[in-house]
Amino acid sequence: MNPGRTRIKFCGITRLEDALIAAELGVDVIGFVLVPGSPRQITLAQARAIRLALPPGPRTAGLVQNADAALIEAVRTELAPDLLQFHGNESPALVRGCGQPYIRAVPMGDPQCWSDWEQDYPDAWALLADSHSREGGGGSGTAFRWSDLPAPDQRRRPLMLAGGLRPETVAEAIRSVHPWGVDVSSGIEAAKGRKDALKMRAFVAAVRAADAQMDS
Ligand SMILES: O=C(O)c1ccccc1NCC(=O)[C@H](O)[C@H](O)COP(=O)(O)O
Repeated sequence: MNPGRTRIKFCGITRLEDALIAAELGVDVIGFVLVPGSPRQITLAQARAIRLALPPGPRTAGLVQNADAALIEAVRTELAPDLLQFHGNESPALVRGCGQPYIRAVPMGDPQCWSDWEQDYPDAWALLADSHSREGGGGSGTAFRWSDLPAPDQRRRPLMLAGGLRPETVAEAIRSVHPWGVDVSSGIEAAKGRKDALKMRAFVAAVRAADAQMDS
């Protein structure tokens, strides 16, 4: 990945047509929500079929919440994503023992978490700051208080900003937070689990415009 630009993750992909547009747009990571009860839940078999149909380019992430070792192993063997994403009460030992690059979601509903979790997950591929509470959740379409995040020079791991981002707000988020990456789900949807092509394009264009402005 190009280190000079904000990485983009589209989460909650359930349809190949949406994944192909994401790939065409140069999105860095495509996330599959494997969480029972989520309106964006996808089965391992469906996610695998999309992964296998993707052109080279985007990484894939399998997102779990409150997973145990058996589920993690099933995701690794049946989906074989590039990344695992942990969104619930998974312990540092479980997460770090999974033997795979991972994204750890940090519940910014409890802002005290950030510094502890940075210490607990020192080998995370990225820490994803989202608006949920310690009890879990995600894809809420709501933002948290960005000022609760540490300044860029205080961050130990790459920060991926999530929570309520939209094509209209992502540029301001990039200017304010200077995240390593941005993650979006609701803000690019036509309906839960179905992405909107125009919103996907507008989101990526807004990120690239913000990047260009920051470089100038
Ligand atoms: O998307 C879900 O339904 C979901 C359910 C349970 C745990 C996590 C979930 N999504 C996590 C994500 O990575 C979302 O992209 C992230 O929360 C941002 O969502 P949004 O605020 O809708 O952009």
